[in-house]
Amino acid sequence: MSGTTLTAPRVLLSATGLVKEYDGTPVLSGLDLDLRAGELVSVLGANGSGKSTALRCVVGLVPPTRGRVEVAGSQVEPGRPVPQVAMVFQKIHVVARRSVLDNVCAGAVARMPYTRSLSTWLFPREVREEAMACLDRVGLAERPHERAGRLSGGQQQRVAIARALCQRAQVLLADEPVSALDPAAADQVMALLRSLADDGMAVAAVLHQPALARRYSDRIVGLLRGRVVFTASPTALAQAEVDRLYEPDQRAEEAS
Ligand SMILES: Nc1ncnc2c1ncn2[C@@H]1O[C@H](COP(=O)(O)OP(=O)(O)OP(=O)(O)O)[C@@H](O)[C@H]1O
Repeated sequence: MSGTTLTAPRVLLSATGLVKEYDGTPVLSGLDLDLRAGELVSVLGANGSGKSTALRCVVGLVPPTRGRVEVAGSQVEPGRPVPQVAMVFQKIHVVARRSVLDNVCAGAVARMPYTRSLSTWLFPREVREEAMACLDRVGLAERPHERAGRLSGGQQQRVAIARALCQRAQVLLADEPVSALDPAAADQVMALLRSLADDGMAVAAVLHQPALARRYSDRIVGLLRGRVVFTASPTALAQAEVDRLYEPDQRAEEAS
């Protein structure tokens, strides 16, 4: 025995028994999901299987009908966003007319004094410096004063990720972050998410590209009709399990 104690990575986010119903129709049917520091988890599933709803319930954008979410060990109020968790989307949410730097600074608004946050044209120097460091982290330190709308889709997605870093989020949820990107830009964004996990964040990405999930993830979670039907490492995951998520029979059942 070397005396070295190996400890399991810390669970940063834990969702337990999440149920979401719309007009009595279940979209999530008791979903459990843990995200640990230092891991990238991909979520696969057919259209309508509940992937976006799961992330939205977890980040607090929509309240679950039932279930609980804990962030860093503390239960969060249902439907209330918490600063430790950030989300990026397929439709990239940047303010096109504002500078790249202003977009990233916006991540800090929640922790700024109310009066300062009203005049977001004038972010304090320390916030701008932190935002520059976040831009550097995503490889965009060269263009802080460019209008965000002039950047490519892949670059805009990296600006959105830099904003999450400026929010000091420990958990990053990415809903189809590369679906609108060409293969090269998609690889770049996935490599960035991978490196953020390697730095200690917990990252979950909803993907429609099983090959990308296999290449970049520590774990792949499969969703079918609002339930987790597998969670496995890319090497342990059989292709048949992945294919089953997209079988017409399974999805027909989903519609019934
Ligand atoms: N606000 C809402 N009101 C009613 N039904 C909703 C609402 N949001 C989502 N749904 C339904 O919940 C189901 C799951 O939707 P969700 O967007 O979570 O699926 P998804 O797996 O992310 O699909 P996709 O891959 O197409 O994005 C769908 O049947 C959808 O119509």
